[in-house]
Amino acid sequence: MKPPESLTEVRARIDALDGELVRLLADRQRLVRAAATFKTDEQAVRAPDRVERVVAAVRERAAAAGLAPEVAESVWRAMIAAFIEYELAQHRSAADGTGTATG
Ligand SMILES: C=C(O[C@@H]1C=C(C(=O)O)C=C[C@H]1O)C(=O)O
Repeated sequence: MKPPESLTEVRARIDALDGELVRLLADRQRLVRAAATFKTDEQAVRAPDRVERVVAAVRERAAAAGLAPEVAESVWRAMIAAFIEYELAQHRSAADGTGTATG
């Protein structure tokens, strides 16, 4: 990565990366939503074993890519917690037939 020459440039580059992250997270959210359709109860939605496997894999990838594993773990745990809430809302909405959950 070419070293930035000012704080303004640092922030412009962070903003550009955030734009890419938002697009990737939108794709991830669509897949999380699809996952919910294959599940029948809240325990399946939460899938704690899968969460631990995802976090372990991300820590390894982070270390290889130069991202601090503890930063990666915190980010992924927060992100997954938010997606679980999103998925639970989809799931409840499908179960009660209201179809009111959005996104
Ligand atoms: C998407 C799933 O549902 C939930 C969300 C996960 C995620 O955001 O990575 C992982 C496990 C589940 O808590 C899944 O079961 O794979």
